[in-house]
Amino acid sequence: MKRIKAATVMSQGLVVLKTWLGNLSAGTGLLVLLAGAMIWLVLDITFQGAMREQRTWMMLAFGVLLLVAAARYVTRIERVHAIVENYAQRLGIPLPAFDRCNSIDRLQQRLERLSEEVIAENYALEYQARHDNLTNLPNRSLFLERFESELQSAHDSNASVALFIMDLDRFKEVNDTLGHHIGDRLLQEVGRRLLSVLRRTDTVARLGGDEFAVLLPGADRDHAKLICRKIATALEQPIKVENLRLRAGISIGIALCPDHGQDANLLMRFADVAMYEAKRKQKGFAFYAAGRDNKSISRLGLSSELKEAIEQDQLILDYQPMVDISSGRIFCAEALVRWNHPQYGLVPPEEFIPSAEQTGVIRPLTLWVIDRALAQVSSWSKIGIDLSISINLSVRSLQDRQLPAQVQRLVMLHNADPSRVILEITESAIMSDPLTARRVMRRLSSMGFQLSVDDFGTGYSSLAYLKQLPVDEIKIDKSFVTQMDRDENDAVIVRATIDLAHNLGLKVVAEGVESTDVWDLLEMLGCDTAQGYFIRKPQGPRELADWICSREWKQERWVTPLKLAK
Ligand SMILES: Nc1nc2c(ncn2[C@@H]2O[C@H](COP(=O)(O)O[C@H]3[C@@H](O)[C@H](n4cnc5c(=O)[nH]c(N)nc54)O[C@@H]3COP(=O)(O)O)[C@@H](O)[C@H]2O)c(=O)[nH]1
Repeated sequence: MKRIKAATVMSQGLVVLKTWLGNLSAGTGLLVLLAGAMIWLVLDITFQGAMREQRTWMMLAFGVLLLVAAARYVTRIERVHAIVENYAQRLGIPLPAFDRCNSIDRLQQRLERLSEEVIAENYALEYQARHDNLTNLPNRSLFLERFESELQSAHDSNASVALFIMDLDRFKEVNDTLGHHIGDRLLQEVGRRLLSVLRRTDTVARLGGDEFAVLLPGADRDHAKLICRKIATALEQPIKVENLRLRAGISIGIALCPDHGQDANLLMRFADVAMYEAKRKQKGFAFYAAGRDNKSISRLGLSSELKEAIEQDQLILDYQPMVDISSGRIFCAEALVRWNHPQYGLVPPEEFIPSAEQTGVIRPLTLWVIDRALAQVSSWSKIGIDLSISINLSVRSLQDRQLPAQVQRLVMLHNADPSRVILEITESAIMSDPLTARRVMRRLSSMGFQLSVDDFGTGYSSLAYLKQLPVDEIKIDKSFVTQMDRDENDAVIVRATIDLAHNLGLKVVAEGVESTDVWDLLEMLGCDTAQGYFIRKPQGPRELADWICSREWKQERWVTPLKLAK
């Protein structure tokens, strides 16, 4: 009787075991059975033939052991399936359906698919972050990486490297008169032609806007000249875009390693200086010459001092008011940094911001500006002046993923309202690395900051693209605004930009308002905000406060001819 009972239990156990084993692939099932047989044999030897003598409790213990092991094994596999499924779902990756009878093979297939998709996605993201999406050429960060590595190899092997910084001649005119889509096609074709004259070991990159760079490992002065001629020949043929035949003139600045230096940032700067020389003299190309570069040399000297300057409080902020056009109310001030240099006097931002960006000092500089500007808003508020504040963020800031948290900390420190802080980001900064810019902008926006696209019209983005970003307003570049009362093209551009921006729900700021006529035009076109010398030049915080309190703006300026006519 006992034996029958035991046999029944055993057979039931085996049925369960079979079901579990059926869930495993044939190979794994065989492995489990083999392992079971081994254990059975070991037990039999240990207990001197007890297993063969069919002692029921031994058989039962063995069966239960085997069942528990198989069950735990299958449960674990299913758990891994669930984790993989969950992960894939979050990434939006479709997986082959779960198959209970083939769970191990299916798990392997699913993991393979998942890792292929993740690798592909990572590759695409990395590619996007390191390439220019218009021309598909390497972008500034990839170019700098390659440049630094080439400089290292050149240093180790005593070889030379040539660097070109190039800028298209009169590209802005093409963009402004024929439209950005024509400008884009022109840039794409220039990129293709540059590639066609270079070796596989050379690199051509688009640094932003109409600026390209070329890296020629092993090239000396003569080889660099040869490539300049090849580039000129390649661009001689007109570029056909739609029905147009366009000529793309290019100015090339050249810096050589080791002749001019061995530091990547220095050489970039030198090539830039040489490029301006080539453009100024309409020479096509120019090598860097230290003698011609007194001003930039002093700047280079300055850039190494900048970090100390921040620590020693040599930087100051000026503030320029921004006015709501429909009410005439001064509601905001833009913080603009200057360097009060002990030797050179007041140095304008354009003299040190670019090198601060290149050397990374822009990071502490930006945080310093935000800190001081927020402190100033709080001081003004204590004397009854209630202003929002507008602060410039640089290209580098937009690539700095720690920035949102650092800005948040400063906002809390000064008890500021983020919705009254406008962060200005230039159009070209957004377009130089759209992916990272988008991430940082989304975080800043979700923290409640207002985001404004600065210098709008000078980059190559479209309003439709910008609308996909959490942008609140655009700031039309002063080059379109200042003369819009005299230049019909400018007026057309400003009008179209205001209309389009409003249709997309964006506010519009016009900077560079220098006259009553421009103010009137802007008011007529329904522009929201004005900033410019007509209202007030940038000035120190105390002067601005005195001016606001004197109500001079309301009394003297606000009564414009248009208002009187109403
Ligand atoms: N990343 C940071 N960039 C900064 C910071 N502070 C300034 N800047 C950038 O430097 C550029 C030059 O600034 P600045 O010399 O201060 O010139 C500003 C105004 O003075 C000038 N402006 C204003 N109104 C007029 C006008 O009617 N006519 C005229 N010719 N110029 C005028 O424009 C500059 C402000 O420009 P914007 O920022 O585009 O509003 C400038 O690009 C600054 O962005 C900083 O802290 N960080």
